[in-house]
Amino acid sequence: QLSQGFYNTTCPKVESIVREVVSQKFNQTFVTVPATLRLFFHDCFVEGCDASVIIASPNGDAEKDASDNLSLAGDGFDTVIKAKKAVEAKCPKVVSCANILAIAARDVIVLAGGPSFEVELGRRDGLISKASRVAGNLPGPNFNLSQLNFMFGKHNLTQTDMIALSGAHTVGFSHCSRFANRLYSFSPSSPVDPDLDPVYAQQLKQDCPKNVDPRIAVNMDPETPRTFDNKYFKNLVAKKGLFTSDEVLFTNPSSKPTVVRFSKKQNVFKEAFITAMRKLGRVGVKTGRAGEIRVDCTAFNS
Ligand code: HEM
Ligand SMILES: [Ca+2]
Ligand SMILES: [Ca+2]
Repeated sequence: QLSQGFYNTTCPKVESIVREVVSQKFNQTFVTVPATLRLFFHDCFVEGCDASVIIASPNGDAEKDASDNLSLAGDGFDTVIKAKKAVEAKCPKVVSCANILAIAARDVIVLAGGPSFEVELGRRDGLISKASRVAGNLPGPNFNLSQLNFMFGKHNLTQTDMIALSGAHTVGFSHCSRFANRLYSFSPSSPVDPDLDPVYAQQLKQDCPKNVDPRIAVNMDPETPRTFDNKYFKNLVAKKGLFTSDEVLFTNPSSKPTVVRFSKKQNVFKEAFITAMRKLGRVGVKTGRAGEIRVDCTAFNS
């Protein structure tokens, strides 16, 4: 059972210590925002929100080494590691890395102009971090609606939660390989996905020519890539969703009304996003005596 005041007596300043480190990092690079947010999502969907994804490995078989996690940007890890160091200096061995990641994820949303909200705390850090446990637990960019609903449903997240959380794609980048099939090889009769706006498709082809350097990435929200807003949903309505898994939220009649509502009402989206983030933060959490409070976020306590 998590609670908002979990560290009120043991580390009352934890949230301001984390916020300070996150804003310093944000001032160095905007990538801090999408990197930290995505790190939180990937952590929660594998072994629960327990910082399992942050464990480093000498052998290349830790959770972060799994292929689905290789594109996690280093700035997210760096943010948590730095915040943990600052917290350890004030409250040694009290605050888990999982909680620091949850606080940092909220803080980056606020820094990008998104809504603020209270974060529930009390998670403990996990004792398992294995690459082999990732496959099948993270959604892919070519998922259809039922695949998305199934994967989020396993964690008690509703279709509305899933749609709201997809709104995180209002910031950040994607590598060309994740959507190249929609530009060049969609179907024999139509190489370009007909659910993609033709002008946007043309733009994407320019940014991602065939055989492009695999390191090239494009903004996922072509309109306001650095603002946490509901532009993502307006883009879906305009057929400018980057992934199949984004655009399907608009093309499927079951999810379309929610996308249209979020596209018209910023506040409705932001409220739904807060609700869904808090639910995401409860996924598979370890509390009480389960797990441990890691001293170094990248290694189990020995
Ligand atoms: C609904 C299913 C989802 C799918 C299929 C999906 C898939 C992806 C893919 C393929 C990328 C691009 C990775 C790359 O090429 O570097 C990406 C980026 C990103 N995703 Fe998702 N994602 C989903 C949900 C979420 C959720 C729930 C969140 C957070 C709440 C999230 C946050 C992000 C962020 C912030 C980025 C940008 C990362 C960066 O710029 O470093 N995604 N996602
Ligand atoms: Ca985890
Ligand atoms: Ca945006």
